[in-house]
Amino acid sequence: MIRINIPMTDDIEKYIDRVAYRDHPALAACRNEAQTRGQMAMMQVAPEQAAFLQMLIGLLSARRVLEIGTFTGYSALAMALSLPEGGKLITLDISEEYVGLARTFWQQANVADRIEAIIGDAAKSLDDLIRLRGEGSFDLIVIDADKPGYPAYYEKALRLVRSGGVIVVDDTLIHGRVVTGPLATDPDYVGPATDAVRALNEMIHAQASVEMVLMPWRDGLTLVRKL
Ligand SMILES: C[S@@+](CC[C@H](N)C(=O)[O-])C[C@H]1O[C@@H](n2cnc3c(N)ncnc32)[C@H](O)[C@@H]1O
Repeated sequence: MIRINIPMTDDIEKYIDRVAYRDHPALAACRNEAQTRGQMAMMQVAPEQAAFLQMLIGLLSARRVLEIGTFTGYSALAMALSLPEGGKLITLDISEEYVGLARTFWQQANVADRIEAIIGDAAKSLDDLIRLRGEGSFDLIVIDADKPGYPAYYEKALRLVRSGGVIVVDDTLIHGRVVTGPLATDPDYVGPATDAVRALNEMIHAQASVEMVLMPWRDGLTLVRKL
C-alpha cells in the first residue's frame, strides 16, 4: 500500500504550533510548566489534541464531561474553557500533588469553579460515580491515565456515557508497541501497558454497541461513540 508519511521535524512542529490551534495563555503556562519536568511533559495531550477535545465539546453540546487522568490539568483546562454556562467537568487522579498544581492553572484561567477533581484510584472513583450519578450521566469521557487500568476504565466509562456520547482513549498505539511488543530497552512498565492497550483495542474493535475509530495521531487516539 502506498502511504503518505510525513516525518515530524522541528520545523513542522513549529508550523503546527503556529496554525493548527488557537492558544490560551493559561494553556501555554501549563505546557511550559510541564516542560520543566523533562520527559513527563509527554504525559500531556498535544496542543492540537486539546483543541480537538474542545471541538468535541461543541459538536456534542457536552455539558457533563469526565476525565480519567488529570496530571497538571492541561486537557481538563482546555475542555473547561470550552464548556457552556453551567457545564461541569470531573477529573480523576491518584496524585494530590499534580491536582494541586493543576488547580493553579484552572484558577489562573477563571475556570476552577467548573472543575471538580476527585483524588484516589480511578477504578474506585468510577464505581462511586456509577453509584452516585448513575449510568448515562456524561456526554464525553476522556481516558488518559495508567495503561494497565484501561480495560476496566473503559468498561466503567461505557456505563457512564450516555447513548450518542463519546469516549476518547489516548495512547492507543503505545509508540507502536501494540504491534512490535515491548523492546529489550523498554522499562518494565511497558509490557503490562502494551498488553492492556492491545486487549482494549481488540475489545473496542469487536464491540457492536459502539462506533469506533483509532486515529494514528501522535501516540494514537481512539474515538468511541456509544450507539
Ligand atoms: C498521561 S497523565 C494525564 C495527562 C492529562 N490528561 C493531560 O493531558 O494533561 C496520567 C495521569 O494518570 C494518573 N494516574 C496514574 N494511575 C492512576 C490511578 N490508578 N488512578 C487515577 N489516576 C492515575 C497519574 O497520576 C497521571 O497524572
